[in-house]
Amino acid sequence: MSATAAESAAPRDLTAADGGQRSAVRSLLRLWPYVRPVRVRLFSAALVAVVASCLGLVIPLVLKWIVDGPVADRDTGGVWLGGALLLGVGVLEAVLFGLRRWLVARPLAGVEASLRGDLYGHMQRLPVAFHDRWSSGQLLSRATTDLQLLRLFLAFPLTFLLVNGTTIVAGCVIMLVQEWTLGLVILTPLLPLMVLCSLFEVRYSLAGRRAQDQLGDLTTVIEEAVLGVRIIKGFGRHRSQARAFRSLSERLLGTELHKARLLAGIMGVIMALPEIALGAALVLGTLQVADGSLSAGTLVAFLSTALALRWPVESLGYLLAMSNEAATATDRYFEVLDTPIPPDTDHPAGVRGAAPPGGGLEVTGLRFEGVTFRYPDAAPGTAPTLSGVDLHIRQGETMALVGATGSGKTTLTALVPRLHEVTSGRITLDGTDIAAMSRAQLRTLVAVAFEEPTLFSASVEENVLMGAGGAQDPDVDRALRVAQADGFVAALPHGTATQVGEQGLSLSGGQRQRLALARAVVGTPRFLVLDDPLSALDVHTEAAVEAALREVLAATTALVVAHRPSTVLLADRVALLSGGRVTAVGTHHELLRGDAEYAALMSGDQAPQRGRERKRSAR
Ligand SMILES: Nc1ncnc2c1ncn2[C@@H]1O[C@H](COP(=O)(O)OP(=O)(O)OP(=O)(O)O)[C@@H](O)[C@H]1O
Repeated sequence: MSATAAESAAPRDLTAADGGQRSAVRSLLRLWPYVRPVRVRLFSAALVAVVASCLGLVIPLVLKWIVDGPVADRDTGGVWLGGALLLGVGVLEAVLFGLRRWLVARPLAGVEASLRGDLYGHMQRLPVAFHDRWSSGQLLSRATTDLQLLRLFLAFPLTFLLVNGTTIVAGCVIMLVQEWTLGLVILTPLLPLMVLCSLFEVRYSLAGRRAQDQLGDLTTVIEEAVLGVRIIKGFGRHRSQARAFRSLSERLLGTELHKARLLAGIMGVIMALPEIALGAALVLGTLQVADGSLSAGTLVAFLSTALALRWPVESLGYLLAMSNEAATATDRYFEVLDTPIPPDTDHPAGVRGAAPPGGGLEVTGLRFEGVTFRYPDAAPGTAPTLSGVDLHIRQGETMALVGATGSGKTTLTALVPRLHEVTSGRITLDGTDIAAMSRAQLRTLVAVAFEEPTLFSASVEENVLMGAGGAQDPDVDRALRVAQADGFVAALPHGTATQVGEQGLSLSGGQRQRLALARAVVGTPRFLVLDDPLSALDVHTEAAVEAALREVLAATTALVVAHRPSTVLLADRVALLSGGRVTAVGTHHELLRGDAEYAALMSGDQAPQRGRERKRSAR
């Protein structure tokens, strides 16, 4: 499993490699369209925070006034007044910081929600080929951890880089005005600090990218372990699984420790250099007070200002680190969002949409014409999975598709609802090229049921109705009857309202397949594509489902992948897929008599099949 996660990491490793060259600011600027709607609140909050922070710098000035004025003059009333003034400034500062929080909390949650909404919508529209390449953990970590990092960035580092930057500049001006020689001493570490911070930024952003990608891999392993818990337990693989998890988690730990070391290094420098400069200024200032060239109040005010700048300066390391992580999260987010969505239709209807006139071709029904398909991620030099498939399923006919394991049956059926696009050739429905139809239009015409029936965390009824498409008044009860699912559904605690799927009641494989079948037939589609829909049923249920299916199939044009003679017998004709092409078409009995490969497949003897070898070599 770790290997799976590592392999699927391919799309983003490329970006990780040049992570050092990208500009964090340019990455973060891409968030502007999302921040734009809340910009007024965000800027107001920043302004309030700047005022609050600069108010803190008034405190040393009040102190100077108290020391040089009321304290020197032994004026008790003046000291009380100064104290009250300090309290007032402190309270105002606290109120303003509270106001800042109130201003940003709600809008930023909205920004995170719209970022997540766009990511989810885009992932849903991306083709199956994209999801084949990307591990789910990588997508999950982008939709969760990365987006939280972005919200945190907008709430704190973005504001406080501005606030603390302004405070530091204002503080430095105040110190220079009070005593410029001491001010220059305090500013000495500025240049080395800037150089060190920019070096830190480059190294930290590389480490940050690595850590976020490794977290995605770890998420994939955890997800696979949860989904595959039965297999892990059944085969006693928990130790090897735990080892795979530990190795990935140690890799992440190593990267996090590296990040912590980098941060500790820069924090050490950021804290130590200003402290040394402050110590030097203190000694110099005390000497100046001793020889009378500086008032005690000015020195107190100067040092209080320097101390007030301590937090703004020290926080810079954390703020830079958080901003870097946010820039990496933004890059990872947009890697998904920048993946283009293929156009809904390849070409307008009419250009290639209608079947060529004449030529003696019957236009109705489902027709494959010279269909060749190669998986985008297939190894270079390997033969295409399908090459030059020609097949015509007449209107109202049921065609069984038979072939050895790995011969491309599932691939061929996936081309009809355009889960993958044909590499060349075309598929027509009643004479219209499916590439000229919008996906919405295509999906109202074609319904599918796959070998692995996926149910969603929803009620039985909602799961079945997902197949209704644009059908008027879809009849759930009829669909359940056809799929022979009405009996067990009625026995569920809440009938069709029972929650099933991952967060609902667990159903048996056969029950799931029957619900998937009900989903395929509920919209009474014109074309039905079933990928071995009866594989998990016991003999008795299969016979009952077949009887009901026969009725449905009579009213539609259907392509049914079949492994067993009982399923094949549902069909009017059978097509044999071998070596990526349709090598024989005929009735079950014709092929049984005339085609040795077909006869071997139906007798369960698959040894001579070429397809199996092709599948192995492809892997
Ligand atoms: N996403 C993919 N990327 C690359 N190759 C793939 C992909 N999916 C399937 N293949 C390869 O395409 C070939 C055909 O697979 P397919 O699943 O269509 O066969 P099948 O006839 O349905 O097999 P089975 O009877 O076992 O279900 C196999 O060699 C398989 O390894």
